[in-house]
Amino acid sequence: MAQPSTCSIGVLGAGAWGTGIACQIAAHQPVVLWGRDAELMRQLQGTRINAAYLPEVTLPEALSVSADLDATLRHAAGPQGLLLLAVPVSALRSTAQAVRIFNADKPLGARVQRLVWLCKGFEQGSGLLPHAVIDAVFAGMDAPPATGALSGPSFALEVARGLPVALSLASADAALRQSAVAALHHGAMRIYATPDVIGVEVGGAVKNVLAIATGVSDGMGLGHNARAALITRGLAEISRLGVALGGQADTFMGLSGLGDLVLTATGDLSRNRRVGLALAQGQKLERIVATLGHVAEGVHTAQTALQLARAHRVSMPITEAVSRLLDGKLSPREALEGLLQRQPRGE
Ligand SMILES: NC(=O)C1=CN([C@@H]2O[C@H](COP(=O)(O)OP(=O)(O)OC[C@H]3O[C@@H](n4cnc5c(N)ncnc54)[C@H](O)[C@@H]3O)[C@@H](O)[C@H]2O)C=CC1
Ligand SMILES: O=C(CO)COP(=O)(O)O
Repeated sequence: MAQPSTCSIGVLGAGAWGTGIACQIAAHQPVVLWGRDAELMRQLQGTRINAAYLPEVTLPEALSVSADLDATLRHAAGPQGLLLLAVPVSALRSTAQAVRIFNADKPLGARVQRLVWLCKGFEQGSGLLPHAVIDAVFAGMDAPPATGALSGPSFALEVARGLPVALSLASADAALRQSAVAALHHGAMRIYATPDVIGVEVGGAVKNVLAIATGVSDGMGLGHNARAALITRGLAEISRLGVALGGQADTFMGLSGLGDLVLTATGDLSRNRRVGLALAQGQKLERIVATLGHVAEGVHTAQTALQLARAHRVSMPITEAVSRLLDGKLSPREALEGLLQRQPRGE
């Protein structure tokens, strides 16, 4: 059982998720939320409301906000520090590089020593999972930070409001698992640890693609049966790809797999699900993405997941249908017909 411990936490990325989790953590740990937009952070400091990304919530008094990256990294540095990267996958590499630069000229005790990312997806272009991006950034550095991924079913708004949530903290490093859980597990936020980083990351990445699929299905009025079928067969796709990439089969039945898939595929707070709902109404993807105001990682993940599936000879028909729909090669109806016309097979 993890013991509560005081930890100086920095959160990089003041979007919905960075803001939401920082609100929750502020109830028990000193936390600084950093955002790159100085004007937005000034407004946030004044109004205590993140109007652009989480307007429903008033920030707790205890939460500090900052546009000063160096000061935030100093807050999260040292043996009692923990840095959370709450930026989208597309910004993970550059954000981690900033941490590497910060660490480079410092004695060990003044460096960021523990780093955990919250993003879900594959890096576009390289196709890398987040842990591999982080490994690449810190490659060749003496004493790189201990690292891990935090994932699981967690809509930012509910977490910000202090509602119950359970998450997976994945790290190959047992000490990081123990200390990060001790720092974050508190009140209504339960953190479960696992060494299976790949499994946790693949579950978090691919469930977004399947949330788009269920959004399309529900938007077309196909019913609860269709949604249950997509979730169940989608979980089979996640598991097949995840195992092929080195994840453990059990992980996909846990919080970061089944848990996050069910949440995102059924909950209307999901941006990915909302993309699917809008596609079913015939809206154009560019317009949907432009008006969403937030990242919907599944839009970027579908094609990479499909490429990886092909490279590993893994069957992912739902992911393929979503990818072709997003590419404009299929209409929602054609995507559905393609899935329904598949030959019968063993479950
Ligand atoms: N919103 C949610 O409920 C949850 C989101 N996530 C994941 O967390 C990640 C972030 O999601 P959200 O915060 O919801 O996205 P968002 O779209 O609400 O906010 C993204 C934030 O990242 C910042 N950002 C973008 N590029 C940046 C860069 N190069 N440097 C610094 N900051 C940059 C933006 O300014 C913005 O503040 C995504 O991978 C998402 O899948 C995970 C769990 C829950
Ligand atoms: O990952 C999430 C919940 O766990 C958030 O999902 P969306 O990005 O679809 O909103």
